[in-house]
Amino acid sequence: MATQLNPSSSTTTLISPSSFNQQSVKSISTKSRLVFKTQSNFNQKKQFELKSSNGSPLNAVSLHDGAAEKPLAKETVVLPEQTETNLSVTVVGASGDLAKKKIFPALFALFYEGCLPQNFTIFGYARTKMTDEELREMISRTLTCRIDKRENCGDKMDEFLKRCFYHSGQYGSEENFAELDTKLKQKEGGKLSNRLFYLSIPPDIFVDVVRCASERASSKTGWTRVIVEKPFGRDSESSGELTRSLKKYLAEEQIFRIDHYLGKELVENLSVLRFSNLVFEPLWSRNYIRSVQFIFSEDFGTEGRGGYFNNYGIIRDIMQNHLLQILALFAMETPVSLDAEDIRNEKVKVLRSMRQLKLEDVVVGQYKGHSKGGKTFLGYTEDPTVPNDSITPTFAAAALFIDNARWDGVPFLMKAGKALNTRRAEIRVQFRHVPGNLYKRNFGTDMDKATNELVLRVQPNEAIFLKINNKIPGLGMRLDRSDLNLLYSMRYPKEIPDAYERLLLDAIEGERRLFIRSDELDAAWSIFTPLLKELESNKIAPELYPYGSRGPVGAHYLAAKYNARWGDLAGDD
Ligand SMILES: NC(=O)C1=CN([C@@H]2O[C@H](COP(=O)(O)OP(=O)(O)OC[C@H]3O[C@@H](n4cnc5c(N)ncnc54)[C@H](OP(=O)(O)O)[C@@H]3O)[C@@H](O)[C@H]2O)C=CC1
Ligand SMILES: O=C1O[C@H](COP(=O)(O)O)[C@@H](O)[C@H](O)[C@H]1O
Repeated sequence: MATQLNPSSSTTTLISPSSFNQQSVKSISTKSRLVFKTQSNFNQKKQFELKSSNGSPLNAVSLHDGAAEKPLAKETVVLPEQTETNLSVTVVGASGDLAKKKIFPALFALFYEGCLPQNFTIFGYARTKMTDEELREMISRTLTCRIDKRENCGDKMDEFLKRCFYHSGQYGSEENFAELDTKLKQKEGGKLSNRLFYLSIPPDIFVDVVRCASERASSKTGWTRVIVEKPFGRDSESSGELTRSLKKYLAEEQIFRIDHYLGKELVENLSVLRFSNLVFEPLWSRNYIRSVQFIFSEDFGTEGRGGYFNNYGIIRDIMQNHLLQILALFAMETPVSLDAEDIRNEKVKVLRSMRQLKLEDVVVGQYKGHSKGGKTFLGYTEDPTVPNDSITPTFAAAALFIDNARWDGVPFLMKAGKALNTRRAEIRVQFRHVPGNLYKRNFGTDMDKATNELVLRVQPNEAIFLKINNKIPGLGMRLDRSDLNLLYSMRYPKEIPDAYERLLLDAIEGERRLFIRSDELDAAWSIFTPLLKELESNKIAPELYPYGSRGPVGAHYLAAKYNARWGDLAGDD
């Protein structure tokens, strides 16, 4: 905690370092002095180990007007100095799929690693009637210990479960949130309270929950933050509307828009690779890079999530957020520092330099039923949760362009699909041909075979590899193509934390670097919205592809149009 002393009055205001926003910066430079105190109860060493390192104080300034205009949010409250704090995490939608699969297990992993403060309480909130015991029983089924850390696992689980409680309520009921507030206060036992709400619910009830939580269950003494799950709207208008509605109750600095791909280890490593190795950054431009590819594929269909998916489709589900966020990190200029605002400022700039996506640069597909090895896989429209005349794309490929000096003319190809032949997510950087290549004749006519390619495999089997050309040992001169390979499982046998662990920890610490700012979101939607409207108003029929295949052939023509080939289909991985 930091104590901000205001010389013009005798007021003492407590500010957590994490809520140290632009307003705080201004007030320090003009009239205040700032003294930091270490946060009590945190195991700093452990935090540092797990957390994506930043290390520098949160003093960058957002270039985004909205963040600066807000009054200093509810995070900053006048109160007598207190040393003991309590963290309360309320998972709203606790009975749901994401809560069970990801959020509770991630909270347990943080507890196991010693990354949660000494005093913490976890609440589940949903309409389903459940007792505390029933919630614990439900959570305990999904908790696991890391493979490399099984000792005391049972004891740790029991200890964790004792801190978990449940409150059943309606999402739009202020009264029910006031009841939650009473329970939270009981558990906080008069300590300074920091409250984190995780909205793991369908998006149409986000605003109701934020209204009730902020009016009736926000902290009166510490900070209140809200993690919002995607989707953040369906297009520019609905996203803008959602942001405006959320901002009636929360300041931008209290909103943590999660994109779990930003918490993935290899995505975190992208900036390290670029900015801490001399060899890559000089090549990172149109001068050396011929195309960049962002590929996401899943080997299963919508299976039960059709109700949500059919209203969004693959472009909104994966491209506009996960792949575009990775693209922005890949293509941004060097930020001034690793501070959240510096990084997000650079991401916004690159997103705003991008051309709006055009229909002729997009291919959409939808999987159809397929039988293989005596097993039948249902097509998308045969899923009982999907209307049988649906034309929602389950696959899309797109060519995007960044109109700035660094990337002029370089195609950024994206491909995302469900029910394909494999599950993978990767970034592929294809370099240009070597000019006047002395070994041209050894490669034959296909010079593409000789180009270098850098691959960051986000999942599964995290790896970074660089394809190079080398001589095959022997008396002759025969060339080969090999991989310089950093395979994480070989180099780092330790289990990699789940993306949700990193993101939850960051939200608790007030680190916003991996969360999406509202102006980033606006810029992202403006690239995709015209295309989405055109696809929908013209009812463009998707190209059908068999379940378990490599997707529509149209994707190959799209890449060929820009003189590229999909690296994942080259067969040499
Ligand atoms: N599941 C996943 O893998 C991912 C999910 N997300 C996002 O996370 C959020 C939660 O996802 P998920 O857990 O799958 O969602 P669920 O459909 O499981 O919903 C979560 C909870 O919300 C309540 N709920 C569901 N539908 C309604 C409704 N129509 N009106 C009011 N309450 C409802 C239910 O609780 P109760 O009835 O007890 O109140 C349910 O248990 C969503 O925004 C989703 O888009 C993002 C990435 C991945
Ligand atoms: O956000 C989403 O992501 C999942 C894929 O996440 P991963 O971490 O398992 O790769 C995807 O299945 C889902 O459709 C989408 O909403």
